[in-house]
Amino acid sequence: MSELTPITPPTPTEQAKAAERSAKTRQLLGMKGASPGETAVWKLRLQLMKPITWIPLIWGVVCGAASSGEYTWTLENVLKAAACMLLAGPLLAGYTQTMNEYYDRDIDAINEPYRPIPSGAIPLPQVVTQILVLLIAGIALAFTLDVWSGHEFPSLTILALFGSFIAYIYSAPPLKLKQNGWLGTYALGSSYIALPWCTGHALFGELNWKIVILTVIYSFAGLGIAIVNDFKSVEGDRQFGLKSLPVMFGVTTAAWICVVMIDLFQAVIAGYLVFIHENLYAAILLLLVIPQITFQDMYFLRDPLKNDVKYQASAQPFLVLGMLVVGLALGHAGV
Ligand SMILES: C/C(=C\COP(=O)(O)OP(=O)(O)O)CCC[C@H](C)CCC[C@H](C)CCCC(C)C
Repeated sequence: MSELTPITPPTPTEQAKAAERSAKTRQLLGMKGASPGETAVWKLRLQLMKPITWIPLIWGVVCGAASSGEYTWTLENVLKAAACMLLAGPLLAGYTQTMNEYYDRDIDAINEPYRPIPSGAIPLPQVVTQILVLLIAGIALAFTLDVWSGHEFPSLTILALFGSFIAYIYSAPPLKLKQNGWLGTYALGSSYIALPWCTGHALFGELNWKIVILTVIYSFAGLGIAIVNDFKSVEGDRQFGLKSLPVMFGVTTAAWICVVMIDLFQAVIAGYLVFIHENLYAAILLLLVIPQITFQDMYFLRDPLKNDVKYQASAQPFLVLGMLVVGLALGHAGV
């Protein structure tokens, strides 16, 4: 029998080192609670692009490829899908986030002074160059994908231009949609569900109005998810006059609006799947909603301010899995 090694608790130095490592990772991914003092330019540029936010867009492309019903595992399709993920994630989400950091630099100087722009680590002209390079590279890649797929109508280029425009009016004055609770939150939710989904679908199949309308409806569940993100900054938003839903309606009512949106619109989509006789997929989607309701009851509704992150981490995987189920169902039904 092997000898049992006693487990020794980490020393304060080890704990401090682990905390520092975690802060550095958070910093690179663009998460809150990062450590200041980064000087490597590529790391600063990556921080501006907030890699953590690329994931839902990349996932949206996967769901769209599934709903096209035409994705097959050939080398060409894998390369096309990878290029489309590069478009949605690093290039266009990167462009969106860098631009958001640029226009939020004053508010970040108070809320997150360690970010690359307010800390003065990266000069403004370099940030503007980064925004333009990402935007131009994104549009060029979308056009390349249109040509590669033999599209007569450049649907990917149009989607990329449209998304880039929405991203601009979301962050930049005079519209600054993010200041408007409903519009800003829906712009965020739909850009993270409908836009990449339609892009993935258009890459492998024929994008049609049914898919556009369904994903736009599904995006109301995304609106709910976007509201969850607003609980972390209620006080700051109130001070700066940002009309997030928790500021407009109060924490409890906003939390209820949020969970009703998330659950109701997934149920609506499940109803549509029943309507097109994809009953098994509808049942799986509804089963995936149950743990989300459980986590809403266990964490989010009890204390939205304290449990927002915990709720997202526990419930989000079920929501995103449900998106793939819907994509597969639509692809199976040939919608
Ligand atoms: C900048 C965004 C979120 C940050 O919002 P906020 O400043 O309120 O939060 P923080 O305080 O935490 O920073 C995202 C905004 C998304 C935008 C409306 C549109 C995105 C467009 C897509 C990137 C386009 C994808 C098109 C493609 C797949 C062809």
